Amino acid sequence: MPTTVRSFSKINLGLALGPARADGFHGLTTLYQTLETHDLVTVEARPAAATRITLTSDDRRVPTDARNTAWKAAELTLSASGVAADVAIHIEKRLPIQGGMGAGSANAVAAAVGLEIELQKHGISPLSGPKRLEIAARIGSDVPLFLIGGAVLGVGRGEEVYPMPDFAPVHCVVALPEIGVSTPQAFRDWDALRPAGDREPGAGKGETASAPALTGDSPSDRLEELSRSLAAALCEPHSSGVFTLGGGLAVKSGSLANSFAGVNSPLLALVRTGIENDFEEVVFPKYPFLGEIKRILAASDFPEQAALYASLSGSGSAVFGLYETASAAEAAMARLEERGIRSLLTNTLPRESYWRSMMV
Ligand SMILES: C[C@@](CO)(OP(=O)(O)O)[C@H](O)COP(=O)(O)OP(=O)(O)OC[C@H]1O[C@@H](n2ccc(N)nc2=O)[C@H](O)[C@@H]1O
Ligand SMILES: Nc1ncnc2c1ncn2[C@@H]1O[C@H](COP(=O)(O)OP(=O)(O)O)[C@@H](O)[C@H]1O
Repeated sequence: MPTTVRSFSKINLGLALGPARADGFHGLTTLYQTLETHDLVTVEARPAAATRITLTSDDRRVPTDARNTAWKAAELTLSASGVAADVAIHIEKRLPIQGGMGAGSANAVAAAVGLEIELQKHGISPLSGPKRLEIAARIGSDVPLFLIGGAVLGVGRGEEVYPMPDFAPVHCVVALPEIGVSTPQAFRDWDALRPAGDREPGAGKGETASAPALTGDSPSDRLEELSRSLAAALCEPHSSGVFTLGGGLAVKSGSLANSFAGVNSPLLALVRTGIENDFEEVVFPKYPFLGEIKRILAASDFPEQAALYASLSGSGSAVFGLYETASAAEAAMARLEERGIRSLLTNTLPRESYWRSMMV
C-alpha cells in the first residue's frame, strides 16, 4: 500500500523584507499560517541496489524530474538515511502553481514524510528533526515551515522557523487570479526601489556597498518593526497561550485596521499593529488587478461582512481574506465571482490539526 500525504498550503500573514544579502537572498521576517487546502502526494518506496526516482503528476506544468521539490526531498532524505531505494512519487495538484501559497515547498515536505513512512516499513529508522529541517532549508526558503505547521515565525531568509501560539481557525478566501508572479523577479523589483546602500556588504553584482541610507525606513528597520508587532501581539493576555479569536466581535466598519478596536484577540491585535506584506509595494503597481482583488476581499457594503484582514500572500499572485463567519467568506467569494475571479474557500489550519490530518 503506498502512502498518501496531504500537502497543505500557507499564506503569509505579514512579511517584512530586509536588505539583499551577499548570498543573493534577502533577510525577511514573516508570519506563515498553514491552510487546510492541499495537494495530495503519494509515495511508494522499497530499498534497492541503486536509487531510482520516478515522479508523475496530473498537472502538466509540474516538473517531473530533479527540478521538482518533491524529487529533491526524496534524494536528500535517501542520502541522509544512507539508503538506496526505488521511489515512485505522484502529485495530485489542487493548489495553484506560482501562487504564493508555498505549494511546491509543501510537496517537498509531504514527499519526505511519505518516504520516511515507506522506509520504516522496511525497518529503516526515521531522520532526526534537526536533520529534516536542514534538508528542508536546502530545498527552499519556504520549505521548513511545513515541518512545523500552524502559525510559524520565519526569519533569516524565511528558512529559520519557530512555532508560534496558534490562532483558532478562521475562514479564509483565497483569490486565484490567472497571473503567475515570479518570486526572484519580485525580490529584484523590491531591490530596484531601494538605494544600493540598503544592501548588505557584497550584495549586488559589481557594486560597492556604501553606507546605509540615512533617511527613510530602511529594510532592516522593517524587519524589526514586524518582529515588534508580533511580540506585542503575543504579549496580550491569553488564557492558555493559545490564540483564540474570541466571541462577540465589535461592530465593524469597512476600514480594516480600525475595525476591531477593543476586541481582545491576538489575531486582531496583530492586524491592528499594522502587519503588512512588503511585496504589495512592488507587486500591486505592476499588477494593479491584484490590488483591486485585495479591495474586493477587504470591504463589503455590509460592515459585518468585511474581512478581518486581507493581503497578498508571499510574492503572489494569491490574495487572501480572513473572515469571522462562513457567510462573510461566502459573500466575498460571490463578490469575486461577479468580476470573474476564481477563488477557493478554506480555513486556517492550527498545528495540532495540521499533523493530525496529514495522513490520508
Ligand atoms: C516569497 C516567499 C515568502 O514566503 O514565498 P512565495 O511567494 O514564493 O510563496 C518565500 O520567501 C519564497 O521562498 P521559496 O519559494 O522557497 O524561495 P527559494 O527557492 O528559497 O528562492 C527562490 C529565489 O527567490 C529569491 N529569494 C528567496 C527567499 C529570500 N529570503 N530571498 C530571496 O531573495 C532568490 O532570488 C532565490 O533564488
Ligand atoms: N512540486 C512542485 N509543484 C509545483 N511546482 C513545482 C514543484 N517543484 C518545482 N516546481 C517549480 O516551482 C515553481 C513555483 O512553485 P510553487 O510552489 O507553485 O510557487 P509558490 O512558491 O509561489 O507557491 C513552479 O513554476 C514550478 O516550475
